[in-house]
Amino acid sequence: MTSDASATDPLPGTTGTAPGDETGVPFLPWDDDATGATDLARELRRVRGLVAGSRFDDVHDAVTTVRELADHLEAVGTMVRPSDYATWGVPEHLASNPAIGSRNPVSPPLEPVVFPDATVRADLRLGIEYQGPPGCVHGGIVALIFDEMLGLANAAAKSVGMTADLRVIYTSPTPLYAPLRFEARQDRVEGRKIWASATLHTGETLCARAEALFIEPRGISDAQRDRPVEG
Ligand SMILES: CC(C)(COP(=O)(O)OP(=O)(O)OC[C@H]1O[C@@H](n2cnc3c(N)ncnc32)[C@H](O)[C@@H]1OP(=O)(O)O)[C@@H](O)C(=O)NCCC(=O)NCCSC(=O)Cc1ccccc1
Repeated sequence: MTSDASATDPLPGTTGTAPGDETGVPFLPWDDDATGATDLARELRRVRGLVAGSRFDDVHDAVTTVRELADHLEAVGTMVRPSDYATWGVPEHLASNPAIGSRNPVSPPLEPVVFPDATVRADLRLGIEYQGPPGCVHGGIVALIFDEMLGLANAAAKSVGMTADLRVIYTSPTPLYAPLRFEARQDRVEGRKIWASATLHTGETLCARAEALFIEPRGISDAQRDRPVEG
């Protein structure tokens, strides 16, 4: 079978440089975990792209294989309970996140880097499994990535916030498979209110921008603020 080579291109430099040639530092570790679950998620991402973006004559054999895989995982795994996520900073909390989770096959290939001024950047390409209008990225996916990037910008600035108001202004279609650059930064903080903004470019073209208000949850401690959680 053939595939669009651009869909499998390696991601463009995820440790790129900001204007001024500062080098970004990876925001989150994407190391393989000892259990293999991160590798499993990576393969499932491939499967997701192939199923969404290919034509097949007959894949009933694959249905059987995947059903057996699901049965196997159900048998050997222990489900994480919602009560295990009662506090911020549980490792699986981030790993299962649909916007950035290393163990969530739904998550886009988001590998953000942070710059000394606490700007957060992610360079990525999105394949057909993220398609909305023909040839374009779904607007909801753009909003999802903005929400996550804004949260990371807050974390880079040592804030924790829940999204209260997220505005996305779409200025130009976001093309599939093209190099995309998300950049987010925290703008200001007043008490528990946190404002942050972000942009999405392909090349020199601004595809969308976001402006958001986050509210720090009641009872957040300095220790929780100081650790780079995802929100
Ligand atoms: C917590 C809060 C946002 C605020 O409630 P409380 O704590 O009771 O605070 P309170 O109502 O007292 O307001 C304080 C001040 O703020 C103001 N203000 C408030 N809202 C607005 C507004 N919309 N617009 C404008 N202003 C607003 C309000 O007027 C007041 O101002 P004042 O002091 O009088 O001048 C609550 O509404 C909520 O839970 N919403 C659902 C949030 C949610 O589910 N988000 C999605 C999930 S998060 C996600 O997915 C990202 C993520 C991923 C991973 C990890 C992390 C993050």
